[in-house]
Amino acid sequence: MKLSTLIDSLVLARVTGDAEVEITGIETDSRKLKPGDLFIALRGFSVDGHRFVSQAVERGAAAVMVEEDAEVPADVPQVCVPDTRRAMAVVAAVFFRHPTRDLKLLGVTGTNGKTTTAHLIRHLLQSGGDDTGLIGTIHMQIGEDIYPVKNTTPESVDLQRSFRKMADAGCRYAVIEASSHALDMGRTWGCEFRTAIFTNLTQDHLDYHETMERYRDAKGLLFSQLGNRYEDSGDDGNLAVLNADDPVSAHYARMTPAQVITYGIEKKADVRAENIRFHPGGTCFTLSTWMGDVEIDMKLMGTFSVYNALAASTVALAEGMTPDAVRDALQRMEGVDGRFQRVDAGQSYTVLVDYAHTPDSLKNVLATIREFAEGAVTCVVGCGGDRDRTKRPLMASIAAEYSDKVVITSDNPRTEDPQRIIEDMMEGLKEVPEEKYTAVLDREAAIRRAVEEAEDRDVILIAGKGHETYQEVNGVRYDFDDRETARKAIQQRGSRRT
Ligand SMILES: CC(=O)N[C@H]1[C@@H](OP(=O)(O)OP(=O)(O)OC[C@H]2O[C@@H](n3ccc(=O)[nH]c3=O)[C@H](O)[C@@H]2O)O[C@H](CO)[C@@H](O)[C@@H]1O[C@H](C)C(=O)N[C@@H](C)C(=O)N[C@H](CCC(=O)O)C(=O)O
Ligand SMILES: Nc1ncnc2c1ncn2[C@@H]1O[C@H](COP(=O)(O)OP(=O)(O)OP(=O)(O)O)[C@@H](O)[C@H]1O
Ligand SMILES: N[C@H](CCC[C@H](N)C(=O)O)C(=O)O
Ligand SMILES: [Mg+2]
Repeated sequence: MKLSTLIDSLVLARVTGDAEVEITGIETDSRKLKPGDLFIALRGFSVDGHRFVSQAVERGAAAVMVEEDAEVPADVPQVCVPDTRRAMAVVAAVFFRHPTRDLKLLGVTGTNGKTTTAHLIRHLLQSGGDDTGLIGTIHMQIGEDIYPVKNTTPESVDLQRSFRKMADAGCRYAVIEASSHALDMGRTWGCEFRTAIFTNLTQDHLDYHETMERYRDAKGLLFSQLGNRYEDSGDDGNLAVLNADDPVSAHYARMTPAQVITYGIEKKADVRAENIRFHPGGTCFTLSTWMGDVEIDMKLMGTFSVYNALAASTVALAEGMTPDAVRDALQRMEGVDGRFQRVDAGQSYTVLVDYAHTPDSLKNVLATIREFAEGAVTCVVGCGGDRDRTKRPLMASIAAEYSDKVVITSDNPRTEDPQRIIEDMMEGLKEVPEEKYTAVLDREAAIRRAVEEAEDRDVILIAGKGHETYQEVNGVRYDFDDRETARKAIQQRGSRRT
């Protein structure tokens, strides 16, 4: 595509050099640049991409896009724009031929439950016969093909590239997680969402957003960015799917130009779960919808899972699935990698790995475990480095409140001193009797400790890492998998005692 076509709609773009040059790709990382690419310089959190313009040119950039004039050879065209991030979202959408107009794009936001809800939505829509691409924390998926992701919500260029691939592969839908970081940084600019889904808002990421209001408003961008099309306009209708039981939903309802549809358990809502009953193998409830009621018996556990199931069901119903079809698909859902995942090596106690890494998710998961635990509950938990410090004592205190024993440990210390993170967590245990908790810095040793001390019918929750297969220390990701580590510990304990 010609550079002039790419930047046609950028009113303030100032071009130096030949705007008719052919652009064969878009790249923001000079290290990955291929000859023919347009290099876009982004001001990052650690470095300014403008520093790498000359490296990009050396590697064969066909043109560069910058916020301030850079020194480039006369034969390399330069486009100067006020904001390269905004411009990038526009050129990415143009370059990939507006793929979100060829797909129905669904975005899920909220503090907890985005991944689970996105996977549930995909599962329901696929069951209804519609191919659905997915991008989120665990991976990107198109058909049966799985691709790794660096961020839960990638940069706009990567998003548009992926959406084009999905559209070309015949996907009718794409469902993505929209993280608050991504919304705040404009990674989703240029994406035309059909539906936005809200799970809930509780504390997380205050290192980045600083206040809960700013965090709330970052998530709100997904709803304000929705279109205001309605089905009766002969076009695809826009929909905001909101959690009636979360007070923040009223705020989002005011912010969105789209039609609002609600789900919930406690308050009045368009889609509700009634008569919820838990059993050791899952959860039963009546799914009450505007198209009638159906009885559900799903394998997912806990009230929080009912919320995720409601959010996903609401989307599927709005897309035309019948309540019966939603029921059949929900009942077949096995669960999501690393979420409430059992590690079973034939032991007489239960070991669960879960991705709870916020105060609210930890509370929900432990409360769910309490519903069925016959013996004592042990929680192995740590908090991430270079992330919200204020959640550390809260998570420790919740772990102590809802468990019988707590093993505080490390979870991706990143560039922080892991001992200091543990000390921050310990602040939340000042009122807790000392015999109830212990700190074991090394995560493998912490898991081993919990396994060694378990008695018949006890439950061990290993929280925070879920599907992750690494422990990140000082920029290096070492292989580490809670599930494998727990399995090994269970087997070692078993072999010592036989
Ligand atoms: C704080 C943050 O979001 N950082 C993101 C950001 O990195 P950065 O700003 O530090 O980038 P940088 O290193 O300063 O580089 C600036 C620019 O120079 C370029 N560069 C850099 C070096 C070089 O040699 N050549 C070059 O061209 C880079 O490609 C980049 O375009 O841009 C990168 C590329 O897109 C992201 O991968 C990175 O996410 C990091 C890994 C991250 O951890 N982000 C977290 C906070 C995050 O976004 N999390 C949310 C999920 C949260 C949740 O759901 O709970 C997410 O959506 O993933
Ligand atoms: N609706 C919910 N409400 C509260 N907690 C939840 C909910 N759904 C899941 N959880 C808990 O939160 C953890 C993370 O769930 P999930 O991965 O679906 O959330 P997420 O929003 O995608 O997280 P992230 O922001 O890290 O991507 C789960 O392992 C579970 O402990
Ligand atoms: N998306 C979350 C994941 C946290 C997972 C936990 N294991 C940690 O490292 O804190 C974040 O980047 O804050
Ligand atoms: Mg996620």
